[in-house]
Amino acid sequence: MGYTLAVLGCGTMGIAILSGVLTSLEARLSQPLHSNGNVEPPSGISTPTADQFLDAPEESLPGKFIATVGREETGRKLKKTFAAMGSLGGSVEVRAGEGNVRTVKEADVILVCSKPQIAKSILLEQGMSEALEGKLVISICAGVTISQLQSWVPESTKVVRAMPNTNCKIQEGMTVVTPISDALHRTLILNIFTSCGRCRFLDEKHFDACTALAGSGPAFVALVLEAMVDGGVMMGLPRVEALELAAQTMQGTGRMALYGGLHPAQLKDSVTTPGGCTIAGLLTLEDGRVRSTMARAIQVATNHASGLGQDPKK
Ligand SMILES: NC(=O)C1=CN([C@@H]2O[C@H](COP(=O)(O)OP(=O)(O)OC[C@H]3O[C@@H](n4cnc5c(N)ncnc54)[C@H](OP(=O)(O)O)[C@@H]3O)[C@@H](O)[C@H]2O)C=CC1
Ligand SMILES: O=C(O)[C@@H]1CCC=N1
Repeated sequence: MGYTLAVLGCGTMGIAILSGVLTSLEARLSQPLHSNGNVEPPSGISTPTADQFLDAPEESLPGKFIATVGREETGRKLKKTFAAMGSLGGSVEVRAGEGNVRTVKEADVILVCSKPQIAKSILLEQGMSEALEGKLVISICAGVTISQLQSWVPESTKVVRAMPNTNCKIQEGMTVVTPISDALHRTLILNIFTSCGRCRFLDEKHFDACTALAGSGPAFVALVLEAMVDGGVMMGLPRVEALELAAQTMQGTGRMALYGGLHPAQLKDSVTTPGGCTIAGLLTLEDGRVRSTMARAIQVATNHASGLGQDPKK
């Protein structure tokens, strides 16, 4: 039996992270055990991220889950969501309304997944300070700084920021976490977020850019995906097939950049036959300033992220 993981404000992101963790735990449970007590990684998995989770000792993994939400109605829906995830999902305890302090008392690691502007009121709830003594708090709230978080919790509470994305739901997430020196906490954090996909540590000064690029990124990519599908539909492709073609092309290109060791410019050039149709399409994209528009979107979103969770009067 591992430690207790609490998710305060379990909405879209809380569900995505817990889905990743629960799916990895299910997979681990169904693996044959090594004689040293570790599970055997399935063949074909070569990323250190997946190995990290599969080989983790029991005590560095969550064994009990509690999720809190604001409204009773949300709580009822959330229970159904977890129940549909199988036996481990069904074991997640859902609390609505006044459950935050009681939940933190019972937990070892606390994920703060509420909206940025709610985080302060949750962490300053009556009795919360005592409940948080000596615990690890991981905040995924965009724009809420470590120094803000530290000012809301007792000194003995360890605080880190994480910036995951919605793709955690299918274990294809990208999460950035602020550095932490404590080896055990580092392992616990890696186990949570590698179960959801890739995870890396980066200094807090990069967090607004990470929020824009990886946190908001799925929305930007989805916009391009939708536009490509519409183009296919315009040219007579059925929508379902157009979506499959565009999504797989996007996924494959991303994997070529991640695993094929190719620079995006090399990927582009290798597709582009002189005088062919690709260069015709590319020039149209350049006329539409798609590249600078996309880069500027990251710039604007980064600047906007820095203001989230901050007092508007300042
Ligand atoms: N969405 C994304 O793609 C990403 C979001 N983030 C960050 O993650 C955080 C959550 O975003 P997201 O999941 O989209 O938000 P959601 O609105 O989906 O989830 C927030 C949850 O908090 C609950 N809540 C509200 N008040 C309380 C309370 N007092 N106590 C306990 N729970 C409460 C809400 O319940 P109810 O509805 O009943 O009030 C809701 O379930 C944000 O800080 C955001 O910056 C980070 C990376 C990506
Ligand atoms: O839009 C937002 O503010 C959040 C943070 C990153 C993704 N969604």
